[in-house]
Amino acid sequence: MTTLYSPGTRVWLSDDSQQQWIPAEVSSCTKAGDTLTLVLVDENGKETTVSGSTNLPPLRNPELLETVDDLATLSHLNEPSILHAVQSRYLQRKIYTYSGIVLLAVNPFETVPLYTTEIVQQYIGRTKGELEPHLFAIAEDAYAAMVLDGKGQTIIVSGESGAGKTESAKLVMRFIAAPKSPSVNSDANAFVDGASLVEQQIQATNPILEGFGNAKTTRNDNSSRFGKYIQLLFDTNRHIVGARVRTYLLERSRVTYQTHTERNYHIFYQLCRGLPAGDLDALGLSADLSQFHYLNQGGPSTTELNDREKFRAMRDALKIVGIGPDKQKSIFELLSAVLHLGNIAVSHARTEAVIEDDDPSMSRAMQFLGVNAADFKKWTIKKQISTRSDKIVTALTPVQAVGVRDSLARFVYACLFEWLVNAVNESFTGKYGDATTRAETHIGVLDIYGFEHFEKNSFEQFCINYANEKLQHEFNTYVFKLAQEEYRQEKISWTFIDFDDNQPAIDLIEGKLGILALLDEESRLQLGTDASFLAKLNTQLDKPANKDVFISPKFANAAFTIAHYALQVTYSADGFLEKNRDTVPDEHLALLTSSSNAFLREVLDTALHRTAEVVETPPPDGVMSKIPDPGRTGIAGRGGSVKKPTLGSIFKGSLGTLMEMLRMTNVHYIRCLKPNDHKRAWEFIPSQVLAQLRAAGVLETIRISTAGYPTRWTFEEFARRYYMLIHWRDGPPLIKREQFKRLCVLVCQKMALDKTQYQMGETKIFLRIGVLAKLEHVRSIKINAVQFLQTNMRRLIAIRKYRRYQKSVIGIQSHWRGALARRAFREIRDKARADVEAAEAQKAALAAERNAEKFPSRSDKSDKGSEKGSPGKTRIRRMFSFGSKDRPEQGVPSPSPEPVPTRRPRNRLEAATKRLSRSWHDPENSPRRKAPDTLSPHVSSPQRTASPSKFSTPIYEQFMNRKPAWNSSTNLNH
Ligand SMILES: Nc1ncnc2c1ncn2[C@@H]1O[C@H](COP(=O)(O)OP(=O)(O)OP(=O)(O)O)[C@@H](O)[C@H]1O
Repeated sequence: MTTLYSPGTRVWLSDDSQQQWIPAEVSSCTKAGDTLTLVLVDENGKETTVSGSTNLPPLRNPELLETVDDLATLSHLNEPSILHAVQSRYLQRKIYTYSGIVLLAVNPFETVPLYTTEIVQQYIGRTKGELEPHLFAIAEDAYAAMVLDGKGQTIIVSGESGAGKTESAKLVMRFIAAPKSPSVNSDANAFVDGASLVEQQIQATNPILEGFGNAKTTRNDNSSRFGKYIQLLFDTNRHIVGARVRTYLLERSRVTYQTHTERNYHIFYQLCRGLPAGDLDALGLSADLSQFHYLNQGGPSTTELNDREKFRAMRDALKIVGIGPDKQKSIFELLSAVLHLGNIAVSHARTEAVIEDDDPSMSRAMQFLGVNAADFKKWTIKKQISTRSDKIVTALTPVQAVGVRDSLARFVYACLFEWLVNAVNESFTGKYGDATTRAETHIGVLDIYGFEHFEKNSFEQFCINYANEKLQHEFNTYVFKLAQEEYRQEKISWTFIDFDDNQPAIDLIEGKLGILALLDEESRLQLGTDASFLAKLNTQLDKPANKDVFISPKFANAAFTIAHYALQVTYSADGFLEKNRDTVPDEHLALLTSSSNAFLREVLDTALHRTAEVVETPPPDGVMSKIPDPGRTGIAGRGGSVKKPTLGSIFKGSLGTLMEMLRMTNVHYIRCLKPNDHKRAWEFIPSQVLAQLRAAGVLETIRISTAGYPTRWTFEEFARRYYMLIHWRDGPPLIKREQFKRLCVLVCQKMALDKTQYQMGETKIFLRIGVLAKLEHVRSIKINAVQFLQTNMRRLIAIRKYRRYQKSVIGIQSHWRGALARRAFREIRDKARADVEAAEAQKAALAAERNAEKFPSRSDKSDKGSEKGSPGKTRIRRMFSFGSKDRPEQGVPSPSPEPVPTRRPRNRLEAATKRLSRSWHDPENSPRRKAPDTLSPHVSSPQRTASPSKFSTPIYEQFMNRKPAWNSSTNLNH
């Protein structure tokens, strides 16, 4: 424990006030008995002291792992680390992250360029993990698995309302149905805009199912109020031959009641706004929605234009699935009947319900339903109770009568929805109606409501959470199965570690004496009420055996609590019985089934009597489909009984069928997450996402994974990353010889890992939770040390190299300057000599002339004397006999055309040149530093002022003032 929290360890500090986690570091750790006292320093330098033996701050992952694309590879699998990884990725516009076999998809709430044809092509043929996490990777994985062994596949898309399930499911189906060749369509948006034939058929179902099954809710303007399973059917060549849709638990209560912020099903608004005035009149409808009780309870609607456009799209879609104008008219009549039913006024005379005979809404509704109004009225305000010997008719209260009226409206609507789903399925059966029998295998996409937990939870939440409980159980089993399969393949010894199985919660709900059974029992009792149901729950279920899953209220409120796998949810028992019974009285059912409206009879027949096996016409050869049917909710439940089953039992049956089917397929999981409630793009509210991660079972799954060996690396991956942890003489040679497994063993030994902390499989090393983080920690210490050494060695080498260069450059500069100065000097000297000689010659000529004038007869003699050396000529020559200051005149050699300079003058010249050169090297006297007028050496330099005064001043100055021939910028010394 102490080593886990050694100074420098990164942890997450809980900030309860902000409901978030803050990154912090351990600055000191002291141990007293079992208790650790940690001093933590957060990002802002604030110190916090935490102590305890358990419940210490969760550990933070090494930076390397913080934004991994698979959460299962995190070394520390705790809530803050998972949340941080998902959040960091989302803020980098990476909306998809793997969590083991699950893909987490965070809703971007804006169009993202992730679904173009190019991206579709990129994912085709690639295995999961090769590219960035994506819906397409999951779809391709499913497709590849289906092609490989022909086994059916299911992709479960779940998440809370508005998280993006429907959008994701649509994209997945488009990917699966998309042409698998890049040449088919090169337009970047073709994947989104264009569609294959099967795609078009599947897409046509969207406006229909969304129109009749979606509604505006507080959480989503286009919320699906039913679960659906769409199967894409493939033949032996793995070509799509058709599709099949199954729906689950349509929220019927919405037909008759909506809160003020929500709406009824879209179709009612579309109908009232989209139909021409004449047709509206014929149906007794109006574009004024406030006239209808079933529409005026709800809140603001979407725009009129939107409803009208959607209505047009829906009529087109109906045509595509084979529902022509006549059938459409019949559908609209049933819909208007539902709206008129809601407007039937129920008054009271004393306590009894009364409906006026001439109620116009009743007349219209019955006209469209093809039912006698008087019969309807009778069985709406009265009920018949059958006893063993007799039948007793009793009057209903207005509230009860309204309940009966509304139940009829809901029943008709639910049957119509069933009929539509059936019609859509018929359109999918291919040209000869044999798609399901031709199909060899399938990929199904289940778009199902996620776990729900509101302030007030009712029967709908109970059913939804029950479904999620079942799905979670399947998921747990699947994850364990997969894990065990891998352990078996890798031949590692593994004892099954027990985990918090949610079977007790499922048993509590669907067991023989479970909540559903008790609810059904109470629903069938004439005098059953919500209170009596709750009392039954408490007496039957509040037992020690159920203490972990069932909690009865401490105070006498009409509620009960179930501890689900995700969290505890308290359900209000109010309305449970009515919603569970949710069916029409027998008398009303009889009226409807004997209706004069042929279409209504067809609708009821489809909804009540059809079973899964007769969804399409069986082929003449009687061959049945090989594709398992995920079940139909039906109105009658399984088996086609006309006996009125309860909603709870229907749902239980269809869930059972669905689970059976899931077990027959490979399952792939997509969990959609909603980052905020305001539908704002790229806004991430951690607490909200954390609640969904919990509800989606992500943390539970991770907990299960952590029970085993969550980290699995191939020997090669592991060896290449951690070879540096063993001696440098061992690591690289083993890598070179590809002895990866041996290297892994050496690493584990060197790190003194306990044998329980790892296992060597056939191809992989399996590590317990936290081991990888430890290895990473040591690796980063080593790398830091190596980097420190490398940095300093590199610096040292660079400095030495620089100094060597500098010395060489200075040497070259000195030599060049010397050479140039010498050359300059020679030029000046030669010129001076030539000048002197010319002057001497001139003088001699002059002297000769003068002598000739003075002594004209001795002209020859004087000429000879001047040739030998006149006194003037000798003086000038002495002037340039450098360094011969005290030399007697007699010793002056006779001038020669190329005078050979004696050694001494040359030394003096070199000395002068060197001095000059030094003056350029000397930064103080550098020509670059001094103003040009101070450069004159004989003025500024003391050496120069002390230079021999006998130098011919003009020549000396000419030499010294001569500018260097090289560019001053070549002076590398500076
Ligand atoms: N991949 C995506 N890209 C862009 N926007 C998206 C994406 N997924 C979802 N959305 C946005 O989120 C909204 C809600 O999505 P969707 O209807 O799929 O949610 P849902 O989970 O099916 O909700 P419900 O359970 O209520 O039906 C969409 O209308 C769309 O605006």
